Amino acid sequence: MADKQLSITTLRVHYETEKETVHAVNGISLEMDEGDSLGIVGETGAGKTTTALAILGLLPKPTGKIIEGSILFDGQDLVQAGETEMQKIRGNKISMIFQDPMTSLNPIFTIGEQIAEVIEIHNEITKDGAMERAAEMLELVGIPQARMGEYPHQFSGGMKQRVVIAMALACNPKLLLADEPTTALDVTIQAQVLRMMRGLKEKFNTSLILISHDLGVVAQICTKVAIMYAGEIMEYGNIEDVFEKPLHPYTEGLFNSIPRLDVDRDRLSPISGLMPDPSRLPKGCVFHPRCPYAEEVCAKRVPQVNDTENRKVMCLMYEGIMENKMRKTHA
Ligand SMILES: Nc1ncnc2c1ncn2[C@@H]1O[C@H](COP(=O)(O)OP(=O)(O)OP(=O)(O)O)[C@@H](O)[C@H]1O
Ligand code: NI
Repeated sequence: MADKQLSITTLRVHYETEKETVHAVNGISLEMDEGDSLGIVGETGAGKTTTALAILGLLPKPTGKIIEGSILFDGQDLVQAGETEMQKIRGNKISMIFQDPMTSLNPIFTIGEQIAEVIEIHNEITKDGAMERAAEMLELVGIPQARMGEYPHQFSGGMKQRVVIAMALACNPKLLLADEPTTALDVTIQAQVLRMMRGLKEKFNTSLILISHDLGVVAQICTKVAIMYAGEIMEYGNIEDVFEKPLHPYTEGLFNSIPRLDVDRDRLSPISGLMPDPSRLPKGCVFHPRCPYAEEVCAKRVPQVNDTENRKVMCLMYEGIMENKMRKTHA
């Protein structure tokens, strides 16, 4: 069997501030093959961005620390790689798109210059060659190359995000990390940008990790999904399977919180309570204080990752030790 392109094993990330230790990512494991597309979904504070920053070696220093685990990318452990090594990987083999395009765009350079610069850093190429490639990339994201000489402020939000996508894909990375890339855009533009990203991802066979609060967004572009809660992956599987039948009570809660036209308003039941403070995580299963199925054992025992029904689920219900084995089925 071929080695995985990306293989994360028991990754643990803390932020050590003066006040406290924030347990942002608590022992997650993930694997991806070339060309895979994985969505990471969860509420705010779940540790999604931290996971992406850890992969890229961009955790804020000195607070953000990888406490345990490995991140193998094409066989190389990124946790052990030095900064010089990571600079070669970033933007070249792995690139990232952030929610706000202005974090990636510089207001004082033309967009043509900015795309060309990314290309020049990572390739032996002439300035003209880089500009030519930048123009091609712009056309690919649906912006006429005649606009190469314009500045970021001359573009709408959706157009700016397209420029950022062109930059991220300019060096033909093997893996693209996209952190809420369309959240700032209105729904119609969001769908257009997602469609375009999916097309380019397929064209270049780029692997993708898409981070979002929104299961619907992830479903438009990803084939696999990891549901994250309090720094752990609660459920992982094929996106159709998870939609068809969520197995983890948290996933079920996430689905119930999506308004559906075909369901009565009073059946809408968002998960009550809040995500725990990651500097004071509950004992046992981290979700137990909010879980409608929780029993005494859930406050004491940490669930394993259970392989069941083509899924990985972190819940004691699937370890046969809860009395409440007969769960209510999801509508
Ligand atoms: N630089 C930092 N210093 C201290 N704590 C941090 C820092 N960055 C993030 N955190 C904390 O780490 C936890 C995980 O944050 P992270 O940004 O990874 O979550 P997220 O799932 O991406 O959330 P969101 O959906 O809001 O972007 C949160 O409790 C957050 O407050
Ligand atoms: Ni985030």
